[in-house]
Amino acid sequence: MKKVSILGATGSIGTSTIDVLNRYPEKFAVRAVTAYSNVQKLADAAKKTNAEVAVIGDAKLFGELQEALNARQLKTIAKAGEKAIVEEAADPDAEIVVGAIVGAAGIASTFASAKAGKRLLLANKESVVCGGRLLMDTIKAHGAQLLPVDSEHNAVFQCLESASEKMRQSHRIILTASGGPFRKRMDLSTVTVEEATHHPNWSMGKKITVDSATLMNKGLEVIEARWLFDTPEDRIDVVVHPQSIIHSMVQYEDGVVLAQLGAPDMRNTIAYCLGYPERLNAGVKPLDFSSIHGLTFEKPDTKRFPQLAYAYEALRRGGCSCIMLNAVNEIAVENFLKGKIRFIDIPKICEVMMLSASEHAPKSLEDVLEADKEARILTQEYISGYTGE
Ligand SMILES: NC(=O)C1=CN([C@@H]2O[C@H](COP(=O)(O)OP(=O)(O)OC[C@H]3O[C@@H](n4cnc5c(N)ncnc54)[C@H](OP(=O)(O)O)[C@@H]3O)[C@@H](O)[C@H]2O)C=CC1
Ligand SMILES: CC(=O)[C@@H](O)[C@H](O)COP(=O)(O)O
Ligand SMILES: [Mn+2]
Repeated sequence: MKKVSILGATGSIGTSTIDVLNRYPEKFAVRAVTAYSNVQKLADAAKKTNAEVAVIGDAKLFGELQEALNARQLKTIAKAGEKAIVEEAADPDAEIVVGAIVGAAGIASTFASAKAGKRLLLANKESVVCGGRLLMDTIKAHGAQLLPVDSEHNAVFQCLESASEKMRQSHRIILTASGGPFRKRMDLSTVTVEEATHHPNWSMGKKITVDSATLMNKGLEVIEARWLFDTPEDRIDVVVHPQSIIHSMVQYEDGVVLAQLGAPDMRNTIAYCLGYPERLNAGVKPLDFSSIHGLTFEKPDTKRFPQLAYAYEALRRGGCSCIMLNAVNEIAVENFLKGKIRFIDIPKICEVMMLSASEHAPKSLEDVLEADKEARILTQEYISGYTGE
């Protein structure tokens, strides 16, 4: 029996993880479930998983969480505060940690799991984008194991599995992108929050869905791939594949391409990571090729969606550029979701703000967190005086 902790248990990935775990009660038990503010959903997650511990990130909600657990007659121990989440990420009782917090809020817990030598099933791409080489070194130094949950990186991981060290040195990564809801829309100036939060193929949280619509998600994934697979950015390509059936590909020296295909349902990816190296059935309907009427491919349009180009640029610039771009994007998306800026302002703000990143690469987790914090303050100040011109 393996013990699992789910950080971000109330979100889209968290919910899918619980769904998969509940298919295998004989293989897995749950140590902890965490959330930030959604107390009722967290208590429901504790009930569904029979978790030993439930942690709410917002410390003010401790009493409410305790009540919600009592109301469900659970023995689950209530904890609260961001520090408690980080402690659970490293708790010796959990063998597997699922990192499904959204945004840079997941950085500290990802590092904590890495330092504790966990098997880390990581969906939180922002912690790879910001932690970069430092995170990969930390994982190595502490004997942790990172299994990528992000569908593209999981696909690449599977395509690289049988590759020798030599083959790995010459591979190219081809990340597929759906192109988002505005792939064919020429005028982006009137995009609404409602439109930007509906992905054509995947059901996901709001932040990543907006990122898919701007192609920032693909940009973050290029950075993520750079570090996860130790592949320089000039060997990472992006191709638009609107059907989201090929999850990504690897091309070897002889030109041959391996691809991983599946239904666009994250339960497959999560099950792969939970069972690794065994394969677990997530209960997702397998692909029916006779009902697929074509797999198509296009070049990404970086004129309409420049965020993808900014990600490559941030990698080339180095220093704290990726941390900066990630933080600026998070603040811009937050403001867009609140109706304070337009969809087309998101890349405009990123373009300006990413230039103020420090050229010194972070040397510690504290440096990463400090750079992220500063970037947020600067961006919020910039947006406060922003007129859109
Ligand atoms: N959804 C998907 O299919 C995919 C997601 N990913 C990545 O996985 C991560 C999670 O995405 P997704 O599940 O869609 O996101 P959701 O918005 O659905 O869920 C986010 C989770 O994080 C918690 N959370 C939010 N803010 C904080 C905070 N400050 N401290 C602690 N916990 C916090 C939320 O708690 P609460 O509910 O209380 O707010 C919730 O449990 C992201 O990094 C995303 O890019 C990658 C590939 C696919
Ligand atoms: C499911 C997943 O991994 C998402 O990152 C998804 O790939 C988003 O789709 P886009 O290709 O539109 O960014
Ligand atoms: Mn993805």
